[in-house]
Amino acid sequence: MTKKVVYNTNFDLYSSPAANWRDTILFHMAPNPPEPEQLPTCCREIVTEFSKEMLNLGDVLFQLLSEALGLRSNHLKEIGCLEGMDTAYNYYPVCPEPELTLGATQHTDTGFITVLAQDDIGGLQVLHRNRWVDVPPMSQGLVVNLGTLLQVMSNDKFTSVEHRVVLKGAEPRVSAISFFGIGYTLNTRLYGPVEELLSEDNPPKYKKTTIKDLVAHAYKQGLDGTSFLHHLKLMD
Ligand SMILES: O=C(O)CCC(=O)C(=O)O
Ligand SMILES: [Fe+2]
Repeated sequence: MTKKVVYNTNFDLYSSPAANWRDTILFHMAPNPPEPEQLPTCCREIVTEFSKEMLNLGDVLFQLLSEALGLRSNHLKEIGCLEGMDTAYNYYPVCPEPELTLGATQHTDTGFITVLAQDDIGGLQVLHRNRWVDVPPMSQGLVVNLGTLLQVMSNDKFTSVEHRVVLKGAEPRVSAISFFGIGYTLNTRLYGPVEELLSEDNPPKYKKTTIKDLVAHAYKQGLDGTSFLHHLKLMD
């Protein structure tokens, strides 16, 4: 049985070319949340509450994203985008030589979307027109990243964002994240460009994949700075 609570310093330690300077505790919260006693007592309540709120927010976000694609507002929910959710809590310790490493190396997130809350230390950056741009911390503000799988489903109407975390030096940093999509590897649906969006002028650019295959590929590849979109790309 898959563990519901996972602790690691680098999920991709043996596959990625460089290690990330962070620790992560991750909880598979949907569709089958852990029993309360499986959660560490120190964070049991907050993890449960955060997950509930994130699922509510995810519901709204998937409606908005469906509409943005020109689909019925329930479309993404009906095909299971809200079914699987993991929450992860990252801790980036102070690094004695921050210029020699990164908190998280360049990557795009694998699943449908990621909702991220960062503390006021900063360090999250997105790649915009080939330049790294700071995503400044905003009190009560959340960052929503579009994941690789949603880019595939949108047939490139949406672009999943390349991002990384740089270490600012003097203080540790924390972030709390909800990943929609990737944890639910028992989901046997095939995801590819949404049929309703395709036409003669807009043929599918990607092949279909299950979440399980996508996640297996993402783990094998690790955060090596390249997108694994090419893995799903159909030849022109
Ligand atoms: O900690 C952050 O702000 C971002 C971490 C991240 O991008 C990830 O875990 O996928
Ligand atoms: Fe990420």
